[in-house]
Amino acid sequence: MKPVRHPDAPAPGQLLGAHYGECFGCGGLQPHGLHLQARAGEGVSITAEFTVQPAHQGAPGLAHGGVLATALDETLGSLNWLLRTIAVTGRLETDFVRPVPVGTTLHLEAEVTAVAGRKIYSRATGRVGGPDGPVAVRAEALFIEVKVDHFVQHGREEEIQAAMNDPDQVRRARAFEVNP
Ligand SMILES: CCCCCCCCCC(=O)SCCNC(=O)CCNC(=O)[C@H](O)C(C)(C)COP(=O)(O)OP(=O)(O)OC[C@H]1O[C@@H](n2cnc3c(N)ncnc32)[C@H](O)[C@@H]1OP(=O)(O)O
Repeated sequence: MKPVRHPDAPAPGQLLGAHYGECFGCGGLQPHGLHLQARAGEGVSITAEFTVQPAHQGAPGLAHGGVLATALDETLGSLNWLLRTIAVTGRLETDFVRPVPVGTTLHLEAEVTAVAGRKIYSRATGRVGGPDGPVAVRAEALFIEVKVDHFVQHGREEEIQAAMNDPDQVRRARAFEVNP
């Protein structure tokens, strides 16, 4: 089925902010995290930016492939904001098209291509040198819709308790819950 933008989705151009402060992809509390910043796009799409730091190296002066996959995963995950669905990555297929040096800003865009029951199909690209620059990475993903229980059940007690005691975190989770 064609994806449908939720009526309460953030407006195009709106910065989304971190879904969790400790998230390695987008959180502000992770010193070596990606600090990826995502923005709502038109339809069910997202744009995001991430600048490769020295802590993200694999080979000398080059981004680690796993870090680039993280940037793609995080951008694709941000599409949840537009569907207002809680979903986790089930499958992530990545093409590394060109090496990405430290200091480079990766310009990412992602869109949902189809939704079938709990399955959300999406794809993303990351470009260098600007939003219209050459493609450096590409991904196709399958996210699976889950309930908040997924995190409560599987997350470490310490962090789950801390999240539950944080009113902002609880508010964010509630906004996404379709059938609480
Ligand atoms: C606003 C919020 C922003 C959030 C940003 C987050 C960005 C980061 C996102 C992540 O990195 S999430 C963390 C990484 N992912 C995980 O930890 C997920 C671990 N895996 C699981 O917990 C379970 O495998 C999962 C919830 C994904 C699926 O288990 P379920 O038991 O709920 O589902 P089930 O196995 O019944 O599968 C449901 C459907 O999905 C299909 N499916 C599940 N996993 C699949 C897979 N890997 N490949 C292909 N198909 C898959 C499955 O075949 C089936 O299709 P059908 O409905 O057609 O039968």
